[in-house]
Amino acid sequence: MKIFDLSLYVVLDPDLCRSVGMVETARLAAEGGATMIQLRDKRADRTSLIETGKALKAALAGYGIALIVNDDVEAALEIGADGVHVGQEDMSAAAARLAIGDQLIIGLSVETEQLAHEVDPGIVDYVGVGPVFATGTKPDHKQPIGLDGLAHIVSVSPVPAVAIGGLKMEHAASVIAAGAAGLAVVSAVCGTPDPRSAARALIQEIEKARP
Ligand SMILES: Cc1ncc(COP(=O)(O)OP(=O)(O)O)c(N)n1
Ligand SMILES: Cc1nc(C(=O)O)sc1CCOP(=O)(O)O
Ligand SMILES: [Mg+2]
Repeated sequence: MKIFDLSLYVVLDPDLCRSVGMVETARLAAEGGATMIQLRDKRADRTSLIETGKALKAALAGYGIALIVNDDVEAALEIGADGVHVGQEDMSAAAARLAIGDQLIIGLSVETEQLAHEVDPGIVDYVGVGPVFATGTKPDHKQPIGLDGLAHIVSVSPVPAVAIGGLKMEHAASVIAAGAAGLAVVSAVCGTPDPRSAARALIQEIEKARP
């Protein structure tokens, strides 16, 4: 069954997680209150992605949070992940849905209102909207949309939206006020010396920001 909570969506990055590794970072983030984890390793081949994904799945068992794999539908299936996240330049959401069936979660990146209008809620479960702010974590990111852009895109999306790109604790209130269901972060958790405390502080701010 598709159960997921976008409140604090931690996207893993092998470089930023290098001190304790992606698996331990994810476990600490889950302990701190992360509600969703994405395995995103743009350089890994499928074999090592699957190996890391299986280790992540084992480490996160018992936390009850969804594990999503970035870009690679076949790896997501092999890992037994809860879903896959695709962007506009990846496999289409429709093709991903055909490949993974109707039980797994599909997230889709949308950067404009037009793209949000085109989202089929029969195929896509959530959208990732960004970058809200410029970020060094994804050097090839699109033009930042800012909080106003986020609010416009969220308002036309037929599915829940998670904001991404340059988000820190101080943005939690404005991102939630813009209508997003949560924050997706990389460096605000993975790039810190204490991912558990970082996740805890973020989720507290997010929950405080909710009406
Ligand atoms: C939650 C979330 N939102 C957006 C993205 C970006 O996906 P994409 O545009 O395909 O870029 P890459 O991450 O593949 O470089 C994401 N991964 N997660
Ligand atoms: C993976 C990713 N996708 C983005 C998008 O705009 O689609 S921005 C991004 C990286 C976000 O990293 P940080 O939280 O460190 O800024
Ligand atoms: Mg992608």
